[in-house]
Amino acid sequence: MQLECFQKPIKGVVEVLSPRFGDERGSFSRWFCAEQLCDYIENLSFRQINHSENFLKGTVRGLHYQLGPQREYKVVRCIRGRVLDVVVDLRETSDTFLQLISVELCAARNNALIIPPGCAHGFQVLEHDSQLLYLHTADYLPNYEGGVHLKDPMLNIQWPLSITEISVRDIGLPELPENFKGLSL
Ligand SMILES: Cc1cn([C@H]2C[C@H](O)[C@@H](COP(=O)(O)OP(=O)(O)O[C@H]3O[C@H](C)C(=O)[C@H](O)[C@H]3O)O2)c(=O)[nH]c1=O
Repeated sequence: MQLECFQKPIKGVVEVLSPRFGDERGSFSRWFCAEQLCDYIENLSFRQINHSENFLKGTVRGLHYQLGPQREYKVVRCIRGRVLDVVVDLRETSDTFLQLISVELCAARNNALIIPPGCAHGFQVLEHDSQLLYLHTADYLPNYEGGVHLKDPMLNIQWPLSITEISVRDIGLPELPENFKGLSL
């Protein structure tokens, strides 16, 4: 039961496809395998698992990241519905600094995304009642959390739908300064 891993254009961002084995009862699939994914996640150990429930199509969450000692790998999986996941490379030394990718995560495709430290993450909900599961390699510490405004002109993220729900906090996130040099990891 091999996971299929696809390195995306931003170094360290990997799409993981889990084959689904179906029969009359339903299906079985593996969502994570340390042996297969340890090459993509340094010092592989998860500290927290989170669940994101999203009622309304068009909802946007993010873009968030954790800093310094709390920088983390995230494995993000859509376990119900469909979302457009967006990852922005904020790493100062990265060849893809300030580049972004968007990947459709959906329960039907049984795919997930590995997001490395130094990348900001956000998503837009494409179907009502979509849910995400997150695996985190660091504890959540609000004092070490950073964020980028979802409409930062420097990033020009093309959100596919008009935004229906967004938190006050996310609306208040800053745009990147013009002379932003990136995060040092
Ligand atoms: C992230 C997080 C939040 N919380 C508390 C803090 C708030 O009281 C409440 C909701 O938090 P927030 O509005 O930050 O949740 P999201 O906007 O979904 O944040 C997430 O969405 C973006 C797209 C991500 O990539 C991160 O996983 C995460 O930042 O849960 C916790 O207790 N632990 C946590 O790990």
